[in-house]
Amino acid sequence: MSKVLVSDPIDQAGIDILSQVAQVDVKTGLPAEELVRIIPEYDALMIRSETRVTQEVISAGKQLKIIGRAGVGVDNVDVPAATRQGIVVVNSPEGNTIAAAEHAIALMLSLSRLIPDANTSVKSGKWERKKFVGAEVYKKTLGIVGLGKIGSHVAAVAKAMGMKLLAFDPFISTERAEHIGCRLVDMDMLLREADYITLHIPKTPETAHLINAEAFAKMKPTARIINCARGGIIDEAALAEAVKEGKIAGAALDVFESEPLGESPLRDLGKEVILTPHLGASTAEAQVNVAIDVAEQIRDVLLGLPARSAVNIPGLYPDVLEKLKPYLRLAETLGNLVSQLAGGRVESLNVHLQGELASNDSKPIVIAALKGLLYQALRERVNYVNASIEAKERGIRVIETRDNAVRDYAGSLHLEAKGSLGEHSVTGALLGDGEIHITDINEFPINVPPTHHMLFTLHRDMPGIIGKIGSLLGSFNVNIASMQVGRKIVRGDAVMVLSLDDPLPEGVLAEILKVPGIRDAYTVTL
Ligand SMILES: NC(=O)c1ccc[n+]([C@@H]2O[C@H](COP(=O)([O-])OP(=O)(O)OC[C@H]3O[C@@H](n4cnc5c(N)ncnc54)[C@H](O)[C@@H]3O)[C@@H](O)[C@H]2O)c1
Ligand SMILES: O=C(O)CC[C@@H](O)C(=O)O
Repeated sequence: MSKVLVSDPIDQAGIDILSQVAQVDVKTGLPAEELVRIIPEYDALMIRSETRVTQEVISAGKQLKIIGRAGVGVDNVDVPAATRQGIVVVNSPEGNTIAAAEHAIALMLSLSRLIPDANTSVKSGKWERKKFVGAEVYKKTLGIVGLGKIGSHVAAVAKAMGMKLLAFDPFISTERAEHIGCRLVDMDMLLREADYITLHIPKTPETAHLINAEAFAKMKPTARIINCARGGIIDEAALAEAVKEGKIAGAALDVFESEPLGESPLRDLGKEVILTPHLGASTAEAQVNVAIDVAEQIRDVLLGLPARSAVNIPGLYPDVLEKLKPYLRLAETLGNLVSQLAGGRVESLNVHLQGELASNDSKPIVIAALKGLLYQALRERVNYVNASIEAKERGIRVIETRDNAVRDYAGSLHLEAKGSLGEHSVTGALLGDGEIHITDINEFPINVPPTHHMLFTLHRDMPGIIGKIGSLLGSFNVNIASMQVGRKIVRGDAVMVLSLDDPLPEGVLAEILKVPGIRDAYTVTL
């Protein structure tokens, strides 16, 4: 039975799903070295934001097939290391969207009405009404940095509260922003015009310290900033200075450069600063959503099914995947076949998609072809996650071409491998019942289904040659299941494709190559 380690607190709904297919061990708060020590026994790891899945953890996780992050941000996972090791990383892109958006709104209103300090004051026995005079958000300008899932929901709620909306997001269109009710502006204008600024972007090299001393200098002295996205997008030292010097009116942070927050000048600031301990996703509803979403994906991957929200393989909606699945099998088979025909090192792979295949997202098809191509070299170590990286590291150049015209089949795939031992090509298609057929080998037309053991020859089309190969195989007790010849012109060059019941015994290929008229011969195992 598979084993899953849950190393952060996860809702029971997720544990129940995992328990259907695996032994689930919940061990939270593990020191880093303890995680490295125990991870080799696990097939899957499920985390939230506390566990740091470092390169060391991943290298030790020899059996790991999947890392599930019950939330959005995967910045606590070394995704490139997982990808190199062929481990799928999945998240829950939408499970906590509403929770995070509502936390940002809650912080904005709390900042405006000084609620946390007013609450503390009353609870300490005081009644200080003059001290806690706030500001309204109605008709104020909210600048939203990042108009993705959370930013868009914040926009909808803020609009309903009568706020004017500006947004900065270089990756969304003006039309989309307008549809959400936001005016798309540059960052400079957003900083200068907003009364409230809320951040909803990932932490990347571009967004690290995006809000720094220079940015605070551009903001209104009455401006307040909220960060419910990721620590490190705001330069915390510069923020503390800006608040102390009155350059801005306040800030509310849910996320920090280092978590848990240690010694920090932010702790010493007054009622104009609110700090929460990364609570954006902490609602009962969001925790059930993300736990179910990620546990289902771990369960599926452990059962050999694809994950719906993998961050390190092309995202495929289940209906698209269902449609593409037979073509993925075709691409993988042809990749494996062409690599065995090529024999040596492949330097480039041309992937030509024809007919209905050409109108699909080609990325998964190309990855499947590369997975097949690298199978001989890497065996089970190559999978959909690492096939592209492995190909890149081997210097294999991938060229994609496509032609929408429907020819003999609704869709077909042609792979051409150029390498150290020359060029080889194969074409394949799916029949109506989904059966794979090889329809072309090195431009010789054939029509055979792939089988486990195959023999391909290139020979001169002349009387007696087929009989000679048949007798030769018979003399070595190799049974031929089927045989087909493909040729372009009579008595020119031809290919022979034989399906064999058994693998060719050692030395037989050399005997075949001695038969007069045989130019080349290849054994293939699919
Ligand atoms: N505090 C929490 O507990 C909590 C909970 C959920 C999500 N989050 C964080 O919130 C953030 C947003 O999540 P989401 O689900 O809305 O993500 P999303 O991917 O839907 O949206 C992110 C948006 O940021 C934009 N963006 C990227 N780089 C940008 C840049 N340099 N400048 C401006 N815009 C940029 C993208 O175009 C996208 O529209 C993430 O960092 C996520 O990890 C935090
Ligand atoms: O796990 C959490 O509580 C935080 C999740 C949040 O930061 C996210 O990116 O989804």
